[in-house]
This record gives sequence, structure tokens and C-alpha cells, in this order.
Amino acid sequence: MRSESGVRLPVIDFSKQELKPGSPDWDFTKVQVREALEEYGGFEALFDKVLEVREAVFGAMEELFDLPLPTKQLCVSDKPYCGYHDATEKLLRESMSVDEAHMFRNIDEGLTNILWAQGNISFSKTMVSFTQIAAGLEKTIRRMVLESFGVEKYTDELNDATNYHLRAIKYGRPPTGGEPTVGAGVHTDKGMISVLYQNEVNGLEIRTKDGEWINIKPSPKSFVIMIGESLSAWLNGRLSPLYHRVVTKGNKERYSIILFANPRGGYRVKSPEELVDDKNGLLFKPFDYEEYLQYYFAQAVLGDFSTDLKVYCNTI
Ligand SMILES: O=C(O)CCC(=O)C(=O)O
Ligand SMILES: [Fe+2]
Repeated sequence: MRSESGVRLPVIDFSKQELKPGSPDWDFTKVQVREALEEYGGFEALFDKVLEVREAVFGAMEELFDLPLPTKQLCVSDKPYCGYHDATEKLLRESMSVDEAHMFRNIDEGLTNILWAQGNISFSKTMVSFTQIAAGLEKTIRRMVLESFGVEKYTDELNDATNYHLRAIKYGRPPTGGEPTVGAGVHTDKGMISVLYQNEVNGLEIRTKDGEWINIKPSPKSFVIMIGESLSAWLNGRLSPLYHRVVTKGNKERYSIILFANPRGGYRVKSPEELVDDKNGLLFKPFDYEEYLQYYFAQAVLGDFSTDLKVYCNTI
């Protein structure tokens, strides 16, 4: 189905079991990934495996956000991007986020056992299963990107430096009787690669190079993949981050769950020397992602949301 603008984000199939590095299917898919990222900074990734957890994931998210507000507010962190947030104070956009989510212990102790005094093992298992499926896909995509730029020798280094940050979001029904409501303003994600999964309520929109907005209508089998600022910087600007926003309409709640592959604090993100030469000077000074986020949020509380890595790297 075509969106209103007539343009659709490319759909790339990752469901094949035999998708192994070096196989013809792998190489074919890698070319599609590179083309989609150059043109849009993102794509829809078909990945059948996610259907195994779909019902459980959205069930678990309903269970979470249906908890009383004071219970959800017990999830706090010294990092402004972890724990519970109610962005609008009218429960129009609630989110719950946790770092290093690929480890059962982090979800179980950092989230579940705070929300449910008696524990909730099925909630933890569901979130970890989702994270593992999404992280597996992210690793495949990242490996393809690195290969396609001839820098796959950094695969292990980047894997070891990845903090999988999981964020569950609930967008409440727009209050104005179906009028579109901005659920998330225009932005680029700050990490390397974002892997987004949603319920049947659409609302995500992405901006093309021509400034046109595309409504994203993913199938239940699809993740939406988006390039963030850190990958763009690491690739010395070879790919651009994807601008997107969320506009919700209608009278159903939208649930989305996003796995952000972010550089771990303490790791210096630095373009590999293979991507820097006389023709392509270094565009981003090496930076620490957590320090960047601290700077970003310090500006944001002052009302300035415009900091991106280009701005930040000029300040360090
Ligand atoms: O909920 C969505 O579809 C997107 C949310 C988003 O862009 C974000 O949290 O960075
Ligand atoms: Fe985003």
C-alpha cells in the first residue's frame, strides 16, 4: 500500500534462515541495505521471528502502562533518559526505558522488580526475548553496513561497545476527538541504529531528502530501522541520520517499542582511519556518547533541543 505522498520506505527481507555472511542472499541484502540507507537513512525490515513475541510484547506493555502512576514513577534513574517519563504530564506520551537491556538481570532488577513487588517473570522474559530478536537483527544490519564500507574489521569492537537501550512508549488517545496530535517532535536518534516495532496504530513519519514526509505503515512482521547520529559520525558522514516524528490520530492507543544500539559510555566514538583521507577530512571529533547526552539534556532543560553531534563536536 502506498502512502499519501506516493513514496514508501524500502522493504528488505531478513526472514531467510540461511542469511549468513558471505552467502549470495547476504550479499544481495547488503546491497539493498546500503541503497536504502543512502537514499532514506532507514528501511522496513521484514523479520518473521518477531511474530513469535508480538502478542506477548504488547500485552506486557499494556500491563506496564496500566499500573498506577505512583508505581510507574518508582522507576527513576540518575540518567534523564532511563526510567519512567510522562512527557506531557497528561499521559499522552509515557515511556519506560532501561539500559543494557539484552541482559535479563538488568530488566528483572532494574524494571520488573521495582514495578511488581512480587516479581513478574513473564514480563521480564518477554522484554528480554524481544530485545534479543531486535539486537540480532541490529547486529546483522550493522555488519552489512560495515562490510559495505570496507570496515568490517571493526565489527567486534563496536559490538563490545554497544549499550542496547530499550524504550517502551505508549501514546494515549488524542484528546481532541481524533485531531492529529504531535506525539514526538521532529528529531534524529542519537545512537547508532534504532530498531522500532509498533502495534497496529500508525503515526511514525519520516522525512525524505526532498523534505517530503512519508507515513510509515509497517506490517506486523516488520521493524522500522533508522540510522542515528552516532553511526553517521562514526562513518565520517557517509550516511545521514533519519529525521522523523510521531503524529497520532484516531481513538486507539499507540504502543511502540524501540531498541536503540547506542555507544556505551567510556568508549570514544571515532571514525576509522579507512574513512578519513585528504578528500574526506574528519567531520566529527571523537566523542563519548554519554557525555554527549549529558550535554544534550543540559541544553534541553534550557529549552534548546537543537544540539546534534555536529554542534556538540564543535564544543569539545
Ligand atoms: O514511537 C515511535 O514510533 C518513535 C519514537 C521515537 O522516535 C523515539 O523515541 O526516538
Ligand atoms: Fe526517534
